[in-house]
Amino acid sequence: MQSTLNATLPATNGVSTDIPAVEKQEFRDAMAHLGSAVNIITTDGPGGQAGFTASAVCSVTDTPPTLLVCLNRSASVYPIFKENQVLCVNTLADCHESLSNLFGGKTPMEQRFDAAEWTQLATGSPILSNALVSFDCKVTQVTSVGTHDILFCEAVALRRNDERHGLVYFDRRYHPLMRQLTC
Ligand SMILES: NC(=O)C1=CN([C@@H]2O[C@H](COP(=O)(O)OP(=O)(O)OC[C@H]3O[C@@H](n4cnc5c(N)ncnc54)[C@H](O)[C@@H]3O)[C@@H](O)[C@H]2O)C=CC1
Ligand SMILES: Cc1cc2nc3c(=O)[nH]c(=O)nc-3n(C[C@H](O)[C@H](O)[C@H](O)COP(=O)(O)O)c2cc1C
Repeated sequence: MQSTLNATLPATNGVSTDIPAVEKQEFRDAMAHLGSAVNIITTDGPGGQAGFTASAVCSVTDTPPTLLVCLNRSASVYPIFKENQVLCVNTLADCHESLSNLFGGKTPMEQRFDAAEWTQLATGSPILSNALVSFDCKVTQVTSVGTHDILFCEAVALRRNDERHGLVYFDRRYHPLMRQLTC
């Protein structure tokens, strides 16, 4: 499959020179129509402790169990993630809207982490105590595309919370995502 795909790509690495890209703002307005989970990505290690809000997260493969996270290289947290090479994807629950805003803005790092309770699993990255699910990961591969680095992250430990509702970011707003809970 890989060789077939490569064989059909032009020498420009898939970017055709004669088909213009859509404008950045038009792209963002279109992307606002894609609902996505909201996650706080955390790390700790030699580079220090850091965390940021991310919607650009998805499953890649279950063998080995791998997610991807897209991180803007201009983010203040970027050098810390680059040095630590471990991270945790903490998927947020419906009660986490203000926490998401704290980790998505220009708030000092200490203030971000002071706003919630954290534990650890295998890598030492902060695990959000009441997250919907936490994927504790080592970063196995990094690819740069435009302004972002795509971090491929292999899960080494997991923690699930089956008692909470979800949170979705859609149309530039947060929406609770209800599931049927047994009582
Ligand atoms: N992938 C990313 O880096 C994302 C960054 N953000 C940042 O959060 C802030 C608020 O975002 P919104 O309220 O959703 O309004 P917005 O108009 O900045 O973004 C609309 C949608 O476009 C996409 N997007 C935004 N910035 C992007 C980027 N630099 N690279 C790739 N895709 C991007 C996301 O899907 C986002 O939900 C902005 O500063 C935005 O840059 C938000 C979502 C994803
Ligand atoms: C809902 C939401 C989703 C975001 N998703 C991403 C993302 O997927 N990747 C990314 O690099 N930044 C994303 N951001 C922006 C980062 O959270 C923000 O740039 C980060 O907190 C770093 O900010 P700082 O440079 O002030 O520390 C998102 C922000 C919000 C509010």
